[in-house]
Amino acid sequence: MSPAELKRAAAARAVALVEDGMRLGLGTGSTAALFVALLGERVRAGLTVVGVPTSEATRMAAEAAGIPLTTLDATPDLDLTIDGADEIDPELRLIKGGGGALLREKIVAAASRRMVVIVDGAKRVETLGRFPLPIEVVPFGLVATTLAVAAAIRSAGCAGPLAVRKGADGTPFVTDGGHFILDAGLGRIPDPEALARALVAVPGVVEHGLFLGLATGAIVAEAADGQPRIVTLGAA
Ligand SMILES: O=C(CO)[C@H](O)[C@H](O)COP(=O)(O)O
Repeated sequence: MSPAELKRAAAARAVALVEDGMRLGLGTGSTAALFVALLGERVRAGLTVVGVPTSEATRMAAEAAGIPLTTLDATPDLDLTIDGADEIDPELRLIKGGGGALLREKIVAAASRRMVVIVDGAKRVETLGRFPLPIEVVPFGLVATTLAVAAAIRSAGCAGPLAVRKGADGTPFVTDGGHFILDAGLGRIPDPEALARALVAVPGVVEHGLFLGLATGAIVAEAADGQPRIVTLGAA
């Protein structure tokens, strides 16, 4: 089975969690986009929900799908956020930000009573860190901030290269918030909480892609005999 088929299976299961009247956080990435498209089908069939998108890309996709949207300022308490992830460990700790939307994704997840992660089985790891950790930083003082981030990483017992994320044209990728992203290829993060504490202490770091204590459940689609098999973790 292709990753896309597995992502679609996870997204389809997540759509079934949505109830009439819910205030939803809408994640970013290819898996979340499948969820948004399927949610749009239910909305067109009469479901009443309102969504807060976690990126401009998701806002456009949700509008195209006919999903009514609001903002966190107008609707600061959300019932449920559905989002993808780049990695998930057995304690529902995540690495997110492969799509560059980690800041809004984390704000929206933190404003939600529940966050259910939708992933294909390849995203499950015993220890976070195989996927490069995205760290969102302000452009001002980039070199000084990068050196301080490197020191913070070492202080948390990690090591590995740090690179400014580039777009297709070779210039720095710019987030929806106007920031840059440093991708940290750490291989293994033995103590994600310690690393998170060290990173947020660095001036210039806006946010990082470690989502700790935010996900309340996960829907994992794995391939079994050519069919998707859904495994749920936590409350999902
Ligand atoms: O964190 C994210 C975007 O910032 C995505 O959820 C993450 O990158 C997973 O993406 P995909 O569903 O395309 O594999």
